[in-house]
Amino acid sequence: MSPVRTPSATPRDAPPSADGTAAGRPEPGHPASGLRESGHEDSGHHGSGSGHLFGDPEHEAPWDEVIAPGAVLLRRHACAQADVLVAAARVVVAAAPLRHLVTPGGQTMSVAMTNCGEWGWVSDRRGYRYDPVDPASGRPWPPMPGIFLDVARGAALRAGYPDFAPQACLMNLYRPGTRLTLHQDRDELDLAAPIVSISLGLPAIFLFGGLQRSDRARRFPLQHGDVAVWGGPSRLAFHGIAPLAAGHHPATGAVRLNLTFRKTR
Ligand SMILES: O=C(O)CCC(=O)C(=O)O
Ligand SMILES: [Fe+2]
Repeated sequence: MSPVRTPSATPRDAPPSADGTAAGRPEPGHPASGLRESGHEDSGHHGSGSGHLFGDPEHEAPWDEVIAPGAVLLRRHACAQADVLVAAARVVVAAAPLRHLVTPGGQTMSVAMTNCGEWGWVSDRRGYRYDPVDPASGRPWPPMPGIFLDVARGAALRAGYPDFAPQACLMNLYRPGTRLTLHQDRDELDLAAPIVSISLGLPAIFLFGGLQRSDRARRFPLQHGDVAVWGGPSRLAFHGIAPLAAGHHPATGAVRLNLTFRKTR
């Protein structure tokens, strides 16, 4: 497997209670209560982060921002479906819990991950790969919710990639301090298809560089409902997420949820 997707993996990146000793106490009825990995507890309201308007599709019409050839940020594109996406994500997480994967180098990733769809992205001491089976359960990944597929396909079409048919959705949960270091998404066998990436909840800084690791990465704020699509000449662009700032978002609470859609083969 390609060793190029370099996740955030220094011990400093490990989430505060990565030892798994603290018992999570989801607040029943909170929209994000199903989005927490076990062993963590959200720390409540911090008062910073995005304003409450971002959950309301009435307040802002979507717009597009081309950031590189083949790469576009579809601003607020998924706001109208965001609550349904979060609810569907909770169903997936209930069947395939979020977990902190270990890199081939033996470090624990600070992003908590799970998957839905035909294939799921996994990492362990053997390498990075797409697997049709969730190694934690031995069962296939949960099916991709219809709303995931609809929004991902719609975004791809808008970005100039018709007929996007993702077989994998990697779900990333970021807590304050979580980051994803610069990497390329290159474990997919079909690099003709773009990556479609939906941001939900807390805002983040998207790092978007060039085709060389050494290329300077620009910083783009991503907010709830933003969809990033990169393909064509930007398909193998290095990208990442800066350490997440603490905050509170009505849709997800104290976390950011990211959904990336991939055509794996
Ligand atoms: O969280 C994000 O916006 C990016 C996630 C990502 O790059 C990945 O899962 O490969
Ligand atoms: Fe990525």
